[in-house]
Amino acid sequence: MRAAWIAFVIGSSFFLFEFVARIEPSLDTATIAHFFGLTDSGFGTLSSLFFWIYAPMQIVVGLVLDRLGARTFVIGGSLCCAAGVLLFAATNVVGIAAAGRLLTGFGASFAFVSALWLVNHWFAPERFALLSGAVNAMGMVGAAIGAVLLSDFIETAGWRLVFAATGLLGLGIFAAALLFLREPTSPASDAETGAVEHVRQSLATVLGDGRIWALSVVGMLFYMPVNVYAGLWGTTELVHDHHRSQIAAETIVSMVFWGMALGSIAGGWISDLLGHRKYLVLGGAVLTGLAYLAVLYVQVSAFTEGALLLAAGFFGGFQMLTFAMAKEGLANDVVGTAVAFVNMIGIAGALIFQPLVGYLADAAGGNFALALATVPACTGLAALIVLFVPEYRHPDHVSDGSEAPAS
Ligand SMILES: N[C@@H](Cc1c[nH]cn1)C(=O)NCC(=O)O
Repeated sequence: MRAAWIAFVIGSSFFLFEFVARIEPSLDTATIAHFFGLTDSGFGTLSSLFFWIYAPMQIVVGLVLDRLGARTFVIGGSLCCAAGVLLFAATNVVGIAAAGRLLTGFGASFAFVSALWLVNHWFAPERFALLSGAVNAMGMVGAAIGAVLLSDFIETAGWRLVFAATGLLGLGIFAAALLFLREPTSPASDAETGAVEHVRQSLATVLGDGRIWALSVVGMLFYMPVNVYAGLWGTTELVHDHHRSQIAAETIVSMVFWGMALGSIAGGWISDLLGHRKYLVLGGAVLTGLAYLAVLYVQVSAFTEGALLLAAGFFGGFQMLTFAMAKEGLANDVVGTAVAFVNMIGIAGALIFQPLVGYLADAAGGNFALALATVPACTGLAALIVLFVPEYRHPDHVSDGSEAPAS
């Protein structure tokens, strides 16, 4: 069990680190853009290079984990991620900074799926929802703390020093993985097919399963408010329509991340306790939508807005159960591919919905409240779709009462 918990701590710390690395450039945009001589849009492109590689890599990550195990990729991924951050901090040449950002995104792409893969193969099935929720909570805490604590550090020490310190922390995770991470027993250790056949079979199994597609869309619609409201337009709407100051609006919106950290753990815990997922996803999506409806369209105090967004984040945390539902429908040898696919579709949703809501707001003459009606609409649709997804457990995910031994 010690090795299992060490794997959990290393995997989730890697996710926390990569989440901080991904948002770090947004903490001092003007200074960094000026430093590299970039316009706003040039800076946006530089920062977004992270996602250009992160999103398509997801499917590759899932396939290699299922085939080769996680240890090599947690070690290599954390090293690349840390090296990318350090490169970004060390250079004043924009091309090298871009390479650093790509390297960060490449390394980071291994974090979330590896952490869930390790939880799946190290722990008993009835712990998956709770522990995968805890992994997600680490990322959310990273986002919440990164925004507040690192902004303060950057103000006093400057962004390059703070980036360098973050990169060194990443090297610490790399060293911990190198020294302490052990591989769990998994179908990866006794794979018999050739590499090409493995890729073909895994993709055919995952992409040929309608249930996986449905759950990926549910996850995308349920995750949409995090990217669209909390990650981009929420602050603007609160400032424009509710007349909050910028700092007050940012603080109110950050409640979503704290709520998600709590909700993904609580949702997972309740789900594992009940041995049930589907109606928790459905109820969570409905309550998330109701909380956003209230915050968007009911005039309340700033405190109540914060409380409503905490609730929206809390019930939004239940979206993590879509990963449990997805991977439990398939055999253990494609868990990485299934989780990675659901994650990739969820992230792709951000790429679609963030500009779409901006476009709708423009089309509505700057009416963000109207454009953000897409938020409760998406969670409502997620609730509707999951209603038709059968709850099914493959025999590989029915516990025999033991945790996985190390190979
Ligand atoms: N919670 C996931 C995103 C998601 C996708 N579908 C449902 N939720 C998440 O935070 N993933 C981490 C990442 O950035 O990869």
